Amino acid sequence: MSPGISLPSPAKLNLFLHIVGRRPDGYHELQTLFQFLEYGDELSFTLTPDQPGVRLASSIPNVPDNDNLVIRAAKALMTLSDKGLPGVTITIDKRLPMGGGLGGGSSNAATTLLGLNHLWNLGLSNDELAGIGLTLGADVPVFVRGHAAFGEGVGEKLTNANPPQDWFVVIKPACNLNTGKIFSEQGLTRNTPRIKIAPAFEGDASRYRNDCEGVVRKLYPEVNQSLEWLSKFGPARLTGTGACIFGRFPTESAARIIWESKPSGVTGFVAKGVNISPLHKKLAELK
Ligand SMILES: C[C@@](CO)(OP(=O)(O)O)[C@H](O)COP(=O)(O)OP(=O)(O)OC[C@H]1O[C@@H](n2ccc(N)nc2=O)[C@H](O)[C@@H]1O
Ligand SMILES: Nc1ncnc2c1ncn2[C@@H]1O[C@H](COP(=O)(O)OP(=O)(O)O)[C@@H](O)[C@H]1O
Repeated sequence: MSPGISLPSPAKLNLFLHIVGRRPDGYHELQTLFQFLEYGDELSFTLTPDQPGVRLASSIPNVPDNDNLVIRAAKALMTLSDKGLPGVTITIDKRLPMGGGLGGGSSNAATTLLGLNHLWNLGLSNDELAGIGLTLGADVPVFVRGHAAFGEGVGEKLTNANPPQDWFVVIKPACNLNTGKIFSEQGLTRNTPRIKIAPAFEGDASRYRNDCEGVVRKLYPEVNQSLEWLSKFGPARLTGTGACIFGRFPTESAARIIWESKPSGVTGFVAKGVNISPLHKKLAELK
């Protein structure tokens, strides 16, 4: 039996997302609060000393293996090392909807960076891995660092945060959104005043909003309908550029009661928000 490990690849929520400006290259400058969910994909890594290179046990729908962030992350690590590294087969058990604003692809990339750093004994620091991660996507560094955080810049300047670890009902409206399209919409709010960091949001993320919500609600009636339904029970909001939305509840039972009352055909899940990533909890157990 070849050595291997199985690691969680959790979802993130943007508890709020403000667009505060634009960089000369057109990218939007954000202020956002990231928290992890105790819910996500699972990646398994099996070393294959007799078979060099990195590969997926099976492809994921509509993503060519060479574009898969798992393969891109593994190859980025491999090219950094001058040691003859053993090959690896990676299995992705996908539970997170893709392109839903839950950061599944970015999280998969981060789990791969940390998992292979461990298995291949590369000894890279989380700072170094976050730097590699940023070349793969703006959301990768927060997953690499593994602590809930206030994100600035395009989301890569991170300050640890400790928002309340509430329970969430997450709903995936039946539509697919493209991040690039939302950021190119004319009607997008791009000038939210910058907030003064740390204490401003402690304990009260509900004072803030998601600046993409207005355009997304207009373009996607499914998101609008879901938000109308969920907000009957408390504050509900879009995560990232959507399409997923979430409502927060103080207890699991409160969240489950609402989840059970959802209209037929609605998909999603209930999960706890956590400030330390389940990935980092698992890696700490392995050490
Ligand atoms: C908005 C956020 C918030 O967490 O999450 P998601 O909704 O994707 O989960 C992220 O910042 C998403 O960052 P990232 O995952 O790197 O974005 P990409 O899909 O690569 O971006 C697609 C396109 O959107 C535009 N874009 C993206 C990010 C940004 N801060 N400003 C932009 O203008 C760019 O034109 C870019 O080419
Ligand atoms: N391992 C992966 N898991 C999910 N998506 C991936 C992966 N690798 C590449 N992608 C691409 O990244 C896109 C964004 O995926 P994801 O991170 O799940 O969504 P979002 O950024 O909206 O939260 C997907 O639509 C897909 O084309």
